Amino acid sequence: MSSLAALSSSHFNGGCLWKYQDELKVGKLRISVTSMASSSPTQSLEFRDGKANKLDKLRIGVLGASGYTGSEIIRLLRNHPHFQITLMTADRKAGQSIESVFPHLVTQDLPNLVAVKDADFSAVDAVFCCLPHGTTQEIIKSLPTNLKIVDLSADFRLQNIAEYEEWYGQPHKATALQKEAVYGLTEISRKEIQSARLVANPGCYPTSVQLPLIPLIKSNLIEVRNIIIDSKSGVSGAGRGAKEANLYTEIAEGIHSYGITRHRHVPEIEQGLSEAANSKVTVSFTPHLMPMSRGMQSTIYVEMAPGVTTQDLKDHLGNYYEHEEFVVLLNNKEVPHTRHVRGSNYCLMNVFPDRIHGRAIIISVIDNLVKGASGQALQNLNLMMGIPENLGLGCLPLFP
Ligand SMILES: NC(=O)C1=CN([C@@H]2O[C@H](COP(=O)(O)OP(=O)(O)OC[C@H]3O[C@@H](n4cnc5c(N)ncnc54)[C@H](OP(=O)(O)O)[C@@H]3O)[C@@H](O)[C@H]2O)C=CC1
Ligand SMILES: CC(=O)N[C@@H](CCC(=O)OP(=O)(O)O)C(=O)O
Repeated sequence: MSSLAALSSSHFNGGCLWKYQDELKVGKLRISVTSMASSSPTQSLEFRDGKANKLDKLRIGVLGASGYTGSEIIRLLRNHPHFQITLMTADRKAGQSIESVFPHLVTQDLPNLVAVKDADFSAVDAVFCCLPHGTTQEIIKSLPTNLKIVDLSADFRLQNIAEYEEWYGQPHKATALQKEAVYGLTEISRKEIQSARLVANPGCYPTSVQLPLIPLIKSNLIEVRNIIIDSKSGVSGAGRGAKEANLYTEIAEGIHSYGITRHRHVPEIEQGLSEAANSKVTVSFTPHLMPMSRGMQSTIYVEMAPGVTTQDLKDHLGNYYEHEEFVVLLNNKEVPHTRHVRGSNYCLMNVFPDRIHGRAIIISVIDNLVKGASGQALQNLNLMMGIPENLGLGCLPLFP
């Protein structure tokens, strides 16, 4: 049996960000946790009894590996020192090799795609569930209860079942599991995520909106009335399935709004903001589809509490996220661009004074497939496993 141990502090290159748990048993692996990890944890860990080998790694299943978020998990896990993919599922593409589905992954030594019904879950310790909402509940319900699960779909995000049924238009089929699920907005709910078995990974729009707003609402720096959110997403947000509305000819050379007043992310955003405010918060939220493959921006118009300035909002967000690796408040009047987070797990944000006295404009950007989905999911599984939260997430944005 192997254990993980932190190397000496000489390997640390700056502040210690991550605290290990004391000891963790996962499947066959016992992780003995002795110290803190630095901001370069991939270099600060080694197996105490020798080199890491395949059997020493945690065995990961990717359900929905033939989709966009599934392939993004595969890309990120390529650089993860302690997770190894041993199971990948698909639906229509079951039976195929990964390179036939995703030619960009031809260099990777990965198992073939199998149907969920044929999957051997005895050979996995944890799964990323990258399936459409609705199908996910029943599949997760049927999984062995010893598995750690990060669900990227919306099926376990809403605590109120009636609200789920209203916005998703179908009965919830795993209500007991819903009670167990922890909402995985990492920087806000880290403590709860660490001890969770099932994490409901947040939606991409809700991630970009809640990261700036929750700290401001918690500290009563903004009014909870009249919050207006204008969000824009790249087309990969709609998944890989073929849809007429997502054809090049329908998307290119223009933008359009959709889901006006009725987008499924409204209740999710309101749930998080209401919890922060300790009272019911409602928002105006309009998403837009942009002619780009990935990226997401939320432009949020807020009214500040009496006497509060935009500098106060900036100072608060700066302090709140000071020790966070993946959430960055930009300096001065620097404008967050989606092109500056492409392929990375960063959320960049900044606050600007509105021309109208007492109002501020907050802009946050993420890559919908990374911080908005698979990157945050990996951050969460790292936490659930008691290993440094940033493992596998070191890739810088791809620019230009
Ligand atoms: N795309 C994004 O930016 C984000 C997505 N999400 C959520 O993550 C989940 C996955 O999204 P995404 O990767 O974009 O979706 P895709 O449509 O790209 O992929 C869906 C995957 O699920 C499989 N699948 C579809 N139907 C079934 C079924 N009935 N049983 C078993 N497997 C099935 C597909 O297999 P096959 O291809 O073989 O048919 C495919 O592997 C969704 O719930 C989505 O809402 C969350 C945040 C952001
Ligand atoms: C561009 C686009 O279509 N985006 C998707 C949202 C992304 C997503 O997958 O959200 P869930 O995880 O909550 O399903 C949409 O608007 O439905």
